Amino acid sequence: MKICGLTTPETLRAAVDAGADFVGLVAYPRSPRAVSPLRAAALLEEAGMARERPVKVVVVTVNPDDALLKGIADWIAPNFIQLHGSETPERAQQVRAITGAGIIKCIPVSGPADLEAASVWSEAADHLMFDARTPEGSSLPGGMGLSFDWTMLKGRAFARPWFLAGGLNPDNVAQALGASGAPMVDVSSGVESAPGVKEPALIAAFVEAVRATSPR
Ligand SMILES: O=C(O)c1ccccc1N[C@@H]1O[C@H](COP(=O)(O)O)[C@@H](O)[C@H]1O
Repeated sequence: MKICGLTTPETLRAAVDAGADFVGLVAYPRSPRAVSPLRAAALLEEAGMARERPVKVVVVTVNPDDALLKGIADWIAPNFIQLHGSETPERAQQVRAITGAGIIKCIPVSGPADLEAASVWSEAADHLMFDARTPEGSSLPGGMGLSFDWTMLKGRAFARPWFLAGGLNPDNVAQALGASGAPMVDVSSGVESAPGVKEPALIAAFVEAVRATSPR
């Protein structure tokens, strides 16, 4: 599971200690969870993760330019770049070459037809993420606590391992896992007390709820 949008060393550590597999840092200036590459590097250091990383570090971007990607590579050296904009597979290959990181590609979903977009990503992405499409004109393409009909994913096969995202929280993640058959889940606003303010107790409750649902 992935806990996304961490902005303090305490909550980064809380995610690791709870047993998250991936932690996400948001490099999108319009987000209330945004951290610069320099701040992200300091966060990892403050959380004792500068050298040894017990989890995979993901940097969330939205149509990133080359300068931002170089900053991310130099300062953070993440395991994955999450592409949460309108990037093409060709651009994703460039992102991989510039950063040396793996690629998580987000597919925005409002109906079953949106799932077809996954088919072009079998080469360029390592993982897919299905997140609720945010309304036209929204300030953010993700991180808004919006969900979609999870049942449309049930029984579907995709060329890459995938995350379910969008509106998940400790109270609904068990139902979401059952309804979608998701192999991995991602959460941001569902473990916050206010936009950008993560709560260690909610992070722990989310991880526990996933663990209690998943086969060991
Ligand atoms: O979290 C953000 O601020 C964000 C900004 C820009 C692109 C993506 C963002 N978040 C991603 O969206 C998912 C779902 O969020 P939520 O759980 O519905 O709040 C989140 O996990 C991030 O991967």
